[in-house]
Amino acid sequence: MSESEQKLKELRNRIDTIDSKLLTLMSERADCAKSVAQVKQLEGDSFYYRPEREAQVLRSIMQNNQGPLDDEEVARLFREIMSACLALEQPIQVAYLGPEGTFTQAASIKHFGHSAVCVPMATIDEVFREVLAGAVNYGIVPVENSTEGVINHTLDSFMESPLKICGEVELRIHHHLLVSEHTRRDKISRIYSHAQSLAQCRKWLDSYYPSAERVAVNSNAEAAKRIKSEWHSAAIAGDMAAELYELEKVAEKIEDRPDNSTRFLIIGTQEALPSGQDKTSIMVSMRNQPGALHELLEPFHKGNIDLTRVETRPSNTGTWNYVFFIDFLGHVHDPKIAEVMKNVAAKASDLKILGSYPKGVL
Ligand SMILES: O=C(O)C(=O)C[C@]1(C(=O)O)C=C[C@@H](O)C=C1
Repeated sequence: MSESEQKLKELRNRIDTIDSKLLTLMSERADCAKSVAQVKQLEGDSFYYRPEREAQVLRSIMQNNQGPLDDEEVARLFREIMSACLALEQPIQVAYLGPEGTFTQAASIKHFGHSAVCVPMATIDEVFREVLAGAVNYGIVPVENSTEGVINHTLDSFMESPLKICGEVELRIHHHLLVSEHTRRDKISRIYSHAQSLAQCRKWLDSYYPSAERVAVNSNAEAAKRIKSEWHSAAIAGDMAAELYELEKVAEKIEDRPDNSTRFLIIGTQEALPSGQDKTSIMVSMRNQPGALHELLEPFHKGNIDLTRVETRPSNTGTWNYVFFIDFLGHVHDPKIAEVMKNVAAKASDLKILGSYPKGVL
């Protein structure tokens, strides 16, 4: 045996010993999670998933990490360990905006890990409905994109739903131009994608395919599926859809802005407890009078609260009423935030707290 072969053998023996220790520790951790489940069961607590605790675990792992793996990498590994532990306590089901291969599915896996069962739904409304009906434990819906702005349909769904937001997750969105093995690459005359994705790649399309017809479909995954039977069509979609439908990438990362990302919300019937770094989302109705928004935001200014987003939507109750969706840092259990909420409620015609939840970790 050469010297380097001997060295390799020794190193692999060390790795085997470490793996065996890791396995023992992971099994010990899983046993602990099973005991946690028993405690919850005894207390008659039906929520096994604890968003605030998961955020704390991941943050602390990232803080304690000394390398050489980077913080996000170790957090991803622990994300999967916790996902498996939670599945031992209770296998959870998550409804997402499908079909399979959408960015919302990728966001669901990023947030809940691979042990959660992801169930595709055809529309955002259906995601809300399935969660409310108790057919699944949680739902995940897109809410805003850094290039294209807010997803109005999601905001509108909150107007009619009693569901709570119990988490958020942000996903970097990379789009690719995809073709099937039958596509004539030099004859592409039609490009399918979701309207938002077409918009996010507008400049690239103007430069490279100025005369191709752009066809908006329900999802990127549907676009990927469609081109299988059309030799002159291409699709814009992400990695998951490319893999799922076995498509080839003609061009990668064609989004106009390199920092293109989408924020998703986790919805459920559960209220998340404070994690130490939280956000709150509220919906406020105001009569359309001069200075309404200014008046509404004054309590936040006085309380020195950081606003992270303000959106306006026409209300569905009266023609001239407006609904403001406001996100800010802090948890409603914090007395300072509770006081601000009291002051906002005094000014508004209606205030609905959509939820306080841990700030996205990964
Ligand atoms: O701490 C808990 O409540 C647990 O159930 C344990 C655990 C974990 O594996 O750390 C698992 C699932 C929860 O979502 C949060 C944390």
